[in-house]
Amino acid sequence: MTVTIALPSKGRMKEDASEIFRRAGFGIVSVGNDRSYRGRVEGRDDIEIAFLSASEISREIGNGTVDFGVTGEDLVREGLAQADERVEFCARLGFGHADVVVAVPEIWLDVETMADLGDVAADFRARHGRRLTIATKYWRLTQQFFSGNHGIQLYRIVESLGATEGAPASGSADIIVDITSTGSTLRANNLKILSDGIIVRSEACLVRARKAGHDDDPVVGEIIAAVRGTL
Ligand SMILES: Nc1ncnc2c1ncn2[C@@H]1O[C@H](COP(=O)(O)OP(=O)(O)OP(=O)(O)O)[C@@H](O)[C@H]1O
Ligand SMILES: O=P(O)(O)OC[C@H]1O[C@H](OP(=O)(O)OP(=O)(O)O)[C@H](O)[C@@H]1O
Repeated sequence: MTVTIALPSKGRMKEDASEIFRRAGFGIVSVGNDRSYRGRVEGRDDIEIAFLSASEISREIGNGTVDFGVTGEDLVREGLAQADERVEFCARLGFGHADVVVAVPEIWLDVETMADLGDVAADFRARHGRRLTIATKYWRLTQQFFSGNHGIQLYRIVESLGATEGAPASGSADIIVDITSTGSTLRANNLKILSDGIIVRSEACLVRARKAGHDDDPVVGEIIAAVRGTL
C-alpha cells in the first residue's frame, strides 16, 4: 500500500513541517515543478506527499483520503466531531503554537472567569434585549466549551472570518473566541483572556487517520517512529 502524507503547501507551518520530515530521513521533493501540489520522498515509492492548506489537511485526514497529515490541533478539533475516535495525534511537533481562547473587553472588570461570563450571559437579554454574541470562526470548539463544558446556553455565535479581535469595538459582537500566540493582537484591541478561558493549547501535530489497514502496514509505524525520533 502507498502511504499518503499531507503537508502544508503554504502559510506559517510549511517550512517547519518539511524540515521535520527531512530530519526524520524523508527528503521531500515536488513532483513536476515547484508549484505542484504533489510530492514524493527521495528513494521511496511507497510514500506519496500531498501539499494542502492547513485547514484542508484536517478535513482530508478526517475523511481518510490521506493517511497522515501535519496540521494544527485546533484545526483538527474544530473540523472533526469526535476527533479522537477518527484520528490519532501521534506527535506534537514543537512549532505552530497558538491557543484558542475566550476573550472579553478589558473594561468588563467583574468578568474574569467562565462562571462570571455565564452570569453575564444569563442577565444579558434582560439588560440589553438580546443574547450575548460571540465572534469566531471556531463554531464547534465554542459550542463544546460554552454549552458542553460550562453549561452556558444563552449566547449567539456570529461568524467571523477575519479581524475577529475588532468585533467588540465595532459592535458586531460582545466577545470573541480566537487564536492567540504572542497576545499582542488581543492587547491592541483591549481584550483580555478569561483565567479559565483557554479552549485548546494548539501546536502543529503529526496526525494519523484511523484506518483498519494501518495495523499491518510497517511503513505507518516507521513514519511515526522516525518523526518522534526527531523531537
Ligand atoms: N499567530 C497565529 N495566527 C493564526 N494561526 C496560527 C498562529 N500561530 C500558529 N497558528 C496555527 O497555524 C494554523 C493555521 O495556519 P495557516 O493560517 O497557515 O493555515 P490555514 O488556516 O489553512 O490557511 P488558509 O485559511 O489560508 O487556508 C492553525 O493551526 C493555527 O493554530
Ligand atoms: O497573539 P498574536 O501573536 O497577536 O497572534 C494572533 C493573531 O494572528 C493571527 O492573524 P494573522 O494576522 O497572523 O493572520 P490570519 O488571520 O490570516 O491567520 C490570528 O488570526 C490572530 O489575529
